[in-house]
Amino acid sequence: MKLPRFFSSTACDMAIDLGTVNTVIHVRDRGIVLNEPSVIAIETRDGIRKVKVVGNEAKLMMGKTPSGIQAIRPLRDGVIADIDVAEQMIKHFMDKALDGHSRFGRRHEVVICVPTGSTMVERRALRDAASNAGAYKVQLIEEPMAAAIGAGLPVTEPRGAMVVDIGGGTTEVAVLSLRGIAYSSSARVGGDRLDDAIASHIRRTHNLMIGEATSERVKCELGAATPPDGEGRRMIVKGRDLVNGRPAEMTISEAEIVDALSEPVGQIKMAVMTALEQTAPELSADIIEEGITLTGGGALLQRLDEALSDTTGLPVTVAEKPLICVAMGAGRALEDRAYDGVLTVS
Ligand SMILES: Nc1ncnc2c1ncn2[C@@H]1O[C@H](COP(=O)(O)OP(=O)(O)OP(=O)(O)O)[C@@H](O)[C@H]1O
Repeated sequence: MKLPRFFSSTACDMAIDLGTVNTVIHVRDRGIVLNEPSVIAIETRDGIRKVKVVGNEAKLMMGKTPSGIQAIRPLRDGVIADIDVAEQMIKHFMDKALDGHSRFGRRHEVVICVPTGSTMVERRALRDAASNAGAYKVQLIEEPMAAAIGAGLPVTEPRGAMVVDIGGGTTEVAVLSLRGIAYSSSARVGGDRLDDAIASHIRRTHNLMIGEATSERVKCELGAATPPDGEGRRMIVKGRDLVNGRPAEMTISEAEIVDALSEPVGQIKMAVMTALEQTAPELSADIIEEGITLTGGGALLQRLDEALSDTTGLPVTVAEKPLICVAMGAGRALEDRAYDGVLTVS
């Protein structure tokens, strides 16, 4: 007799991409069910800390919280900076992702994506956080492997494929072949660095102090990896005048922002060049044919693919859904036996 779906022992298994900036969750048979900022707002009253809101609502509070409430990003540079808070955030997101689908208290299996450069201690912290949040079995997958599977690269074949995953905190560069990672490196440069570069440029050149959310908006609207023709697009930014302390606004141009981003963009190029230099010749030969695939939100920076193609002399493609690629790949690795062997417990 075929059991109804809610009796199936696997239907709530989930893959979590706990990112520095966004958390994305894929649930077996349901696909991507959650994609929210990795932000949690904590209220402290009479010395007792309580979660107020998490995700989208918490992000709206960033930089605007009254005293007694803190909007926190528990991950920095791709690793957990505040374990207690991260655990509460994971628990909240896991509950939300299940959203009544976990009937009769059934236990679920979880796979978590980890940056290749993370230490054993950091990996244990992530596993413990998921176990404490209710997972009965926790496995890990290296982020670039998940990104490559999500981007549809041939990771199970004896063919080298290069993936560059540019997240909020880190840029992971990896060459994959035969279900394994032949080369990987993790550079602590990503979207957050680009935001910082924009904020410090505007502070230095225009004496205008802007918040994190504003600099991210400027990056998404005007940011690019190569200069435009002339001044390019323009937008108004608002913040606090550092000279007179008053609210102020000014117009900035794409050309100016491209200039401000040149250093972190240069670091991303450098990470890719170093990877190419250290890749075994047979795999390099494959990469000449396959090219480089970009994933992660940073891949959406305008003309980054062109800039990397100019630097490396190779074809560069942005994955179809760069922001959810890692979670999709991790989910596929959990579901599809073709990827047996890419999940680990440590
Ligand atoms: N259109 C865009 N242009 C440039 N950057 C963008 C764009 N859209 C999103 N981003 C950036 O992508 C980053 C988030 O990407 P992603 O969700 O892949 O990172 P993450 O998984 O949270 O980080 P990590 O993998 O480092 O832990 C943010 O810095 C965000 O500002």
